[in-house]
Amino acid sequence: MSESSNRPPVSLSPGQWSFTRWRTVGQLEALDVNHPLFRATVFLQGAHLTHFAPRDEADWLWLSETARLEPGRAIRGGVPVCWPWFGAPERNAPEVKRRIHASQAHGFARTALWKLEDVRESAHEVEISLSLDANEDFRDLWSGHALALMTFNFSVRGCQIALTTTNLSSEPLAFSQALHSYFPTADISRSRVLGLGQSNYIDTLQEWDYRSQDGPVYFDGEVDRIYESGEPLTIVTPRGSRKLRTVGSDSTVVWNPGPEKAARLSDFPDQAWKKMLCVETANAAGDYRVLNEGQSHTLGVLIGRG
Ligand SMILES: O=P(O)(O)OC[C@H]1O[C@H](O)[C@H](O)[C@@H](O)[C@@H]1O
Repeated sequence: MSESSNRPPVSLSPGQWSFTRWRTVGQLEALDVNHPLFRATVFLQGAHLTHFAPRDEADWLWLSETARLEPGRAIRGGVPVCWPWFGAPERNAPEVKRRIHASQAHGFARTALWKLEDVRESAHEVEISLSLDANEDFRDLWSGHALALMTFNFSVRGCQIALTTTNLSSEPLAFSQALHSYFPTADISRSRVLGLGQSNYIDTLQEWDYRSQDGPVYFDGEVDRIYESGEPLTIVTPRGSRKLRTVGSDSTVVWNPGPEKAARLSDFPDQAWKKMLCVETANAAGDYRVLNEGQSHTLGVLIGRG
């Protein structure tokens, strides 16, 4: 299914990487990082991280066994980039919604081809950055002109992801977004998210009613919530725990499809809802952002050991 190659992008001279290689996986181009301390895979389509693990550890991210690696198709698992809108267009604030001319959820960045900007390697870290110029080419889907710059920093301590949006137009730009991270668990019924106990949330399964969280978030059937919090979190599963620290975020989406929605989801085995959960670092619902001409905003998450 895959073949190894070492094809440098035009902007970078050959042979300068020690740990990073081009690879074709399915029908897509990816960068495979094989560092003595950790490994990772980033696809050019969607600037999509599908694997990260310190050496000799199981993957820190969940990827569907039936994910399809095809041009124009969102990869089920890893960290899809939802940008420049999160969720269904009609569920966004009027300023965000009025720019959207498509019916698809989660924007177009996750299926667009990003440009590799840089790969930097050291004995301790690898940093990969990619950009997407959301210009006239996307006018059938969205009105605006913005630059998205995605930077991944991998080390033995964990994985840092930062998405910087710059408004390249002269009009104010309103947008929503999420780093839609999928995490593995051995058993969803024995998994929980700590750190949201003081927050209010929108329960999208209860007519978008506001609720308040009391204690840890447990999973008992479908969960689909937008928490009004960007506070540090801990995900506890029978496989271990992870800590999430965010920047530029005051909203967190917690999602598990449960059995019925799992059966309807694309590229998702019927039983897979028992083995994953999404905790998404977001600017969603009322936490959408507005940038004036030339302004930037960075949304980021550091996924570390629990
Ligand atoms: O199937 P997708 O478009 O990838 O969306 C997957 C999920 O993403 C988010 O977590 C939303 O809150 C869910 O409502 C949605 O089902």
